[in-house]
Amino acid sequence: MSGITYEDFLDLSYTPTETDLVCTFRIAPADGMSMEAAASRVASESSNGTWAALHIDDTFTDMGATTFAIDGDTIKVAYPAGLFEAGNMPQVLSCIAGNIMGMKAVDTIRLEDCEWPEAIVSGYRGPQFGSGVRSEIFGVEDRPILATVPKPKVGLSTAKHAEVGYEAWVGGVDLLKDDENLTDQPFNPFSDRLTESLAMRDKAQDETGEVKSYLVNVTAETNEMLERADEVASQGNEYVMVDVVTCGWAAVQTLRERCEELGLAIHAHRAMHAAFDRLPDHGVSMRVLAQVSRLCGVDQLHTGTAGLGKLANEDTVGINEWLRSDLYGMTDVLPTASGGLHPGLVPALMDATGTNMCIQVGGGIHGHPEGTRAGAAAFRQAVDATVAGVPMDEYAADHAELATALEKWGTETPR
Ligand SMILES: O=C(O)[C@@](O)(COP(=O)(O)O)[C@H](O)[C@H](O)COP(=O)(O)O
Ligand SMILES: [Mg+2]
Repeated sequence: MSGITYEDFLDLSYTPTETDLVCTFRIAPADGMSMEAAASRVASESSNGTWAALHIDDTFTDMGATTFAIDGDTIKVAYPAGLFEAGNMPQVLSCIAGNIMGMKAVDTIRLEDCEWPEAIVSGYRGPQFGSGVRSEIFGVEDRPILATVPKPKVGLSTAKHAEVGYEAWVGGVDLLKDDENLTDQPFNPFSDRLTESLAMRDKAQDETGEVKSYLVNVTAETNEMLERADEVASQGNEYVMVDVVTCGWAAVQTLRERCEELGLAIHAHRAMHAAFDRLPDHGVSMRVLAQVSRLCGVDQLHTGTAGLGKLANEDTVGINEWLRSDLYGMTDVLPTASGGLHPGLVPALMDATGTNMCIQVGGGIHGHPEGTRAGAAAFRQAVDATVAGVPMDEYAADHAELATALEKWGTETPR
């Protein structure tokens, strides 16, 4: 009979194997706690250890993690792949972002990054389409796809919602998008909204000759969400939208399975992400939430505006690079920039994020002095000018809608 203690989880000579999941944390040890002691407790409490020395025998399968690097306030922990159930994201997060977030041994702890081995990635479906949605759905190669959320975000009637969608589609956007808190409320019920919006979509497609689609929000109790996805597919739409953080990763994985059968793309809104990633010293970074989203199979994900918009966000460019990076052949994810954007910010945004993007503009379209259709036209014109490499004010000279938007908002970041 032997024992395991906290000290067993610290080995600075350990070299991770190619099947280990490696996590990077930043920690602030509690008063009187050394960095080494705190680091060993992170590995222990997030794998198979606890505070008391434990008795084990040779029937025990040791799936303990190892802190193998300490650099200032940053530690690296290696987890054996066998600790994790294949394809079970909630179980992974219960390890690497579970109890350790509340340990007294540290004042703060932040999960900054994960290096995912093929041994774990292979257990996840990943995205069905990823950035391929641009060409596969819209036949677009050289520009971002453009989306808009009707504003006010909730409270519009179904008829008004669909009409705003029509105006925006005809004005030049590709995607109508529900807001994250619009689901199936009596003033705008899900089924009616879906049917009436798709009718307007068809009308706009006929008039513009362009493919149009709808990011319809199916967020709900999981079984209900599946029924809504079935309805979306039966009515011939290409997408569902889901609030991935508030729904939870188990529900996202379940929805992903259904969307595989239905051939639906998944647009992921990240409402509540800031509860995890806003504080620089504690929580779970947006980079890790983005990694989890890709493994769970979303095709599009909000990743911020590279600091240009109204919302605080971190490392948009770095996160987008990871979402596009090779991951053992897993499909990529199309990043979505959204939040306080308007036509005047498009050149700087595309300079930072490139064209392999989805860009959402809500207030920056519906707040246009001449209304939604003109606002959408101004947005499209800003993107067309940027893709063509034409300065905005030069392009605005013979594009009135853009000129009006620049006059109203300039290139300011709203606060
Ligand atoms: O409700 C809103 O604020 C938005 O619809 C943007 O509206 P506007 O275009 O009118 O600003 C989006 O939900 C946020 O962009 C989400 O944030 P993020 O993309 O950072 O996850
Ligand atoms: Mg919103």
